[in-house]
Amino acid sequence: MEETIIQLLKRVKQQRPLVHNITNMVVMNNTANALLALGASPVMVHSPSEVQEVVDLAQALVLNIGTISEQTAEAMLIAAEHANNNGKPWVLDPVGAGISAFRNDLLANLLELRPTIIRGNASEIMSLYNVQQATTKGVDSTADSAAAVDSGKGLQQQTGSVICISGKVDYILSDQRLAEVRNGHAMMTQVTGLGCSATALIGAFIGVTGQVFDAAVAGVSILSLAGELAAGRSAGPGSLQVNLYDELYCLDEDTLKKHLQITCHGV
Ligand SMILES: Nc1ncnc2c1ncn2[C@@H]1O[C@H](COP(=O)(O)OP(=O)(O)OP(=O)(O)O)[C@@H](O)[C@H]1O
Ligand SMILES: Cc1ncsc1CCO
Ligand SMILES: [Mg+2]
Repeated sequence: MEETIIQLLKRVKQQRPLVHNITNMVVMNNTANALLALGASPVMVHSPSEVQEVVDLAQALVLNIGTISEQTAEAMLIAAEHANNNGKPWVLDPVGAGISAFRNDLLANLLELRPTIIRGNASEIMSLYNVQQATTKGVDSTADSAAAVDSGKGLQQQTGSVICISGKVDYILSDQRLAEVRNGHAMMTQVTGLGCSATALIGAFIGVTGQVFDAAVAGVSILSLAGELAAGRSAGPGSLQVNLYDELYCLDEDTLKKHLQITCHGV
């Protein structure tokens, strides 16, 4: 898997895929910067009147419902349907799943459109699969990622999507494989939007390969590793956020070989 990720990172830097993000107001800037630091090209376009044309231009679409409004919800449904009709991959970040009926209704509609990949924290994945089990508080998880693996498997079967569950260990599930990523650092939970940044990076990787599972593992593991390396030289969350971009920018083959901690097996 490490070798695949090295090749995919090279491809992102060479091809600079355009990633169309309809995302939340909190992370708009940091996810654009994370994509640029990786070598991809972000564009944030939210108007229902514009999204179809931009989906046509982009190699991948990322939908993040963190600060959803009626208008962005409409834009997301138009964009996802257009992506499906035109064979474009799209990634869903179900931020705050379970916190309101409006959000849950939108998520139900988006799930029916079958995202290529879904990435959320443990509470969000549990809520998406089975509202009763959810321990939703807001946008931060109240559950350990391991506790959401069964919900992730159920969600995978229901949607056909590749599912990523973030936390101390990141899990990536397809119908055939399960990857566990042990990179990361607890300080990352004290910077907003690093999960959202993982989702955006997945958008870059799915923009350069048809191998959905590989793209998901690449996005998750690269963000987790960059965060881990940044945390190692940061006094706190402020410098972690800034150092993360430098780490993403500097990631090379040797660093990936030395530090990636991924185990991958069949299911
Ligand atoms: N306890 C932890 N120990 C080590 N790394 C962690 C831990 N929790 C999260 N991480 C790292 O942070 C990344 C983002 O995970 P997190 O679960 O915080 O996302 P999130 O809740 O969706 O974030 P946001 O909504 O703010 O974008 C993970 O992929 C992992 O690398
Ligand atoms: C804090 C917050 N509130 C809505 S979206 C968001 C960013 C993390 O997902
Ligand atoms: Mg999140």
